[in-house]
Amino acid sequence: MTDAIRYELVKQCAHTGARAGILHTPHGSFNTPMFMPVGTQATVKAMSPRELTEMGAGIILSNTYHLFLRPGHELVAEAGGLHKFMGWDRGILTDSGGFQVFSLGDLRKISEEGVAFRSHIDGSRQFLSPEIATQVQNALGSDILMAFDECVPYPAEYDYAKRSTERTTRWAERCLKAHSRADQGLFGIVQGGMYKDLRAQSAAELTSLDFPGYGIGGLSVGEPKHLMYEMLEHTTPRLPTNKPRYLMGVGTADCLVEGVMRGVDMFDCVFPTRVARNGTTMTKNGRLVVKNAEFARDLRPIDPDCGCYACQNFSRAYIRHLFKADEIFGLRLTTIHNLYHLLDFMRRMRQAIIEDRFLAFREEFWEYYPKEEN
Ligand SMILES: CNc1nc2cc3c(=O)[nH]c(N)nc3c(CCc3ccccc3)c2[nH]1
Ligand SMILES: [Zn+2]
Repeated sequence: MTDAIRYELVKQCAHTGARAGILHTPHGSFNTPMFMPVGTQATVKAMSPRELTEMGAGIILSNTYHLFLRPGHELVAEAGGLHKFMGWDRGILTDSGGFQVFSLGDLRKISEEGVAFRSHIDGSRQFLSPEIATQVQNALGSDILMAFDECVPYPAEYDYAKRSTERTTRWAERCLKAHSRADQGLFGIVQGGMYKDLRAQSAAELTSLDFPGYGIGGLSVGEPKHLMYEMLEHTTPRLPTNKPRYLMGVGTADCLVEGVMRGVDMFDCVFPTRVARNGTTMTKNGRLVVKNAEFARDLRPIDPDCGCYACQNFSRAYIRHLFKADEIFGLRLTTIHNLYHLLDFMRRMRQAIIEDRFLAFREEFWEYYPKEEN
């Protein structure tokens, strides 16, 4: 059987690490570089699958940690798997749960075997291991599974980062052994903290295990952006060019451009959907908090240059009114806009790479984008 996941390189930028490609999956082929909306609990908050399809979303993300705790992977399997359960017929990528245990679970205890923790939902004792996380993702039926890893916190001592990264490699081998479905692709996740030698060691060890794709983990965890970019520069060149690279948890438009320039193909971030729900929208000039009083009588769309449903049909005054009146439609419109904005941004960036003008695209981006953006 051909690999479940195959990366096709379409165009390598001659001046930078940027590249345009196609990611072939059992649920369709999708252009890279790509932004993947996050749907942690089997839904991209406030969006219908039809709206996501219309705006051009290809792969969406969901979470082993959340679905394992509720409603349980067995129920999702009984319902025919995650695609059927949530009515999504394009790509799904699930995270392995390791990161969420650390950022959500309580009283975690790590051992070579796995991680014991308390559910953030009901405080019940739970346990995830490489085997369990892989079996859960096999049951969910996602097209791409992530290996069970420890996201090295920031900052971390060298010795801790080294021991944790080496354990993540051992856990990745255990995931490979436990992985039981040929129609799903298992990605390894590169760790190494902010230490170049550990990043190189992690990339080398995981590459030798020949995964169909690689997550770049342990970043976007509070480190300064220049450090994230430095780690990327030290990691992507050590990954196979014929495999996709997925920078986990990133990000905002500035990180997308800088990540693409350093050879990243896939991105995810909860930011666009999360900030939309409190009335913050993303434009090429930075953020626009549409619920602010200054927009009370502003009859222009959020972004006059935007082709999304919200900008084509509604004004800032109307959307602000909806937020002030606590109307659900308001946060749906800002979510539609933010997701469309990033998906369209990636489409335009990909076109620039193909037409050999990525550096000009990046130049123009930084002309408009506020430098002080945190
Ligand atoms: C926001 N920054 C951020 N840094 C991350 C690092 C890691 C990491 O080192 N290992 C794993 N496994 N996941 C990470 C995630 C979660 C990404 C995600 C969220 C939701 C759904 C699906 C996937 C991260 N997110
Ligand atoms: Zn818009």
